[in-house]
Parts: sequence; structure tokens; C-alpha cells
Amino acid sequence: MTAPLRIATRKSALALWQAEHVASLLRQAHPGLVVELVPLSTRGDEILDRSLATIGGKGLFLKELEVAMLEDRADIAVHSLKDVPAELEPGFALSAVLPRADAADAFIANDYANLAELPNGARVGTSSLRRQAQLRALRPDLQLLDLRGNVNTRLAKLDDGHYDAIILACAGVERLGLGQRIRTRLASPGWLPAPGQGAIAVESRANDWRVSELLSALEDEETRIAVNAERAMNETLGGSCAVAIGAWCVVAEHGLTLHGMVGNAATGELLHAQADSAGDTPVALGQEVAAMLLELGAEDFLKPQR
Ligand SMILES: NCc1[nH]cc(CCC(=O)O)c1CC(=O)O
Repeated sequence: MTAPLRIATRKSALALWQAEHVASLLRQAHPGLVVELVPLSTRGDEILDRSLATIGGKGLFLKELEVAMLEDRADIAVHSLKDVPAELEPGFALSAVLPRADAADAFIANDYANLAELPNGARVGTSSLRRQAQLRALRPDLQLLDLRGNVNTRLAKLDDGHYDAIILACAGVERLGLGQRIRTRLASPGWLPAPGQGAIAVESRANDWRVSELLSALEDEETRIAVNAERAMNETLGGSCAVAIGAWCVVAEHGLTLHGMVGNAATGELLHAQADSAGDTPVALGQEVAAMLLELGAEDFLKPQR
């Protein structure tokens, strides 16, 4: 009998859904394999009173899960790819990237159907600098307010009247069965998501061949290609949650198209660039679009914005 496969996961409803999803795909792909969840608290979940951007959000949600893998209390960890820093800790690998869900952001409100309907000076909740910059660009009059916590907490704060509208990722809202709350999709290329948004990644110990082999059944090549381009752009720009960066890669038969954006959350200035792969690798395409953005003056927006 083979050993059970243990999945380290955060305890939020979305994290648990994603871990269960991976567990069920693994059971389907490998009949007889026993798969268990190991729910853990991470620093990122405990620090809810300060903005992630100010406490150095990088990898905050990963550390405890990685320690569990190092101490052999778990074999894999399931993450939202957009929360995974450009560079993993040594000894770990992203052994599978699953087929991407809707990568768009969602406009969510109880009384307004879309951004244009919001009255002058309306209160919109989002702590993401990327979302703030794009909101300011479209609607300089809006009052942008911090909003942290997991998806259910954020929706509850909207319903309690703290905000007129909030912005969330469609993927997270839909996974929790709350898709009916989405009033408008904020769709690319006019509005760009975070690099990797909507994709689930599975991390494991880089030298654990048994586990890598089991995970290979979950891999989606097209999603991996797209997120490699988006993440290469982000990495080249030194992106983190302290700057406003959006990326969206379209994979078509003739090649890839990568859309990139760097913005200023305070002023709503946005720089956009896009390029086709024309045979380049996804990483080279990401670097090319990053270089185009730097050429347009992105440097000024890449100092931490708070
Ligand atoms: N930053 C938290 C986070 N990480 C991943 C998702 C949504 C799921 C996804 O993008 O795959 C969310 C919530 C949100 O941004 O609304």
C-alpha cells in the first residue's frame, strides 16, 4: 500500500475549497490513493488588521505550509497562484498548475449594477493597489477604502454597509458558490487581473519524485504557459503587492499575447503595453512586455506605493 498523500492548506473557505478540489482530482486520477487535508494557520491569516502591503506580504501565506512539508507533516500545498511569490523557497517546486478559472475581477454591490452607476464619491473597498489604480483611472471621484479578510468577510462588510461596492476576483467568488453576487466582470484587456489570478498551483518538495509524478496528472499546459509569461513580467518589474501591476496572457493557436499594466494607486495613472510571442518563450515574452513598460516610464511607479 502506498502512503497517504497529505495536503497542507490554509483554513479559509476558499483555501479549503481549493484543497478539496485538488484532493478530488488526485483521487480520480489515481484510484486507491488515500488523500488527506492538513489545515494550518498562516501568518497571513492572523495579521488582519494591517495591510498586507505594509507588512511585506511576500510568501506570508506559504511559509507555514512549507514548514509542514519540510517536517514531513504534509506532502503538497495548494495555493492561489497569484499569492505565490515569483521565487519559491529553495527545495520547493510548483509541480502542477491547474486549468484556469475566470481570471477577471468582479464588481460587487447591492445597489449598483456597475462602476458607472456608482454615485459621485461612492465608497469602494479594496486593499489591492492594482485595483485601486484602475478604479482611480476610471473614476477619480471615488473614495477608495481598505478592505481585508477572506472572501466571506469582505462580502459581509459590504452587506453591513461599510462600502457601496467592492472588487473581488471572480474565481474566488464562484468557487464559493457565490457567483450570483457578481454584478459586472471587469474584463481584460481594459481592466487587468493580477499575474496568475484564477489559477491554482500545487507546491511540493522539489526532490519528491513520487509526488511530482502523482501531480503531473493535474497539469494544464496552456495555463502554465500563460502564467509563466505573466509571472516573468511581474518578476522582471520586481513586482509585489506594494506596487500596482496587472497582467493577462491570451494563449491562441498562433501564439501568445501578453497584456501588461503598471499603475499609480494615488493618481490613477496607468501604463499599458502588449506584445505577441512570435515564437518567443513565455518567459521571454514576459521580459519583453516588462521592458516596454519600463521604456514608458514604469520605474516611477515601481517604488513601493505604501
Ligand atoms: N488575495 C487573496 C486572493 N487570492 C486568490 C483569490 C481569488 C482566487 C484566485 O484568484 O485564484 C483571492 C481573493 C480575491 O482577490 O478576491
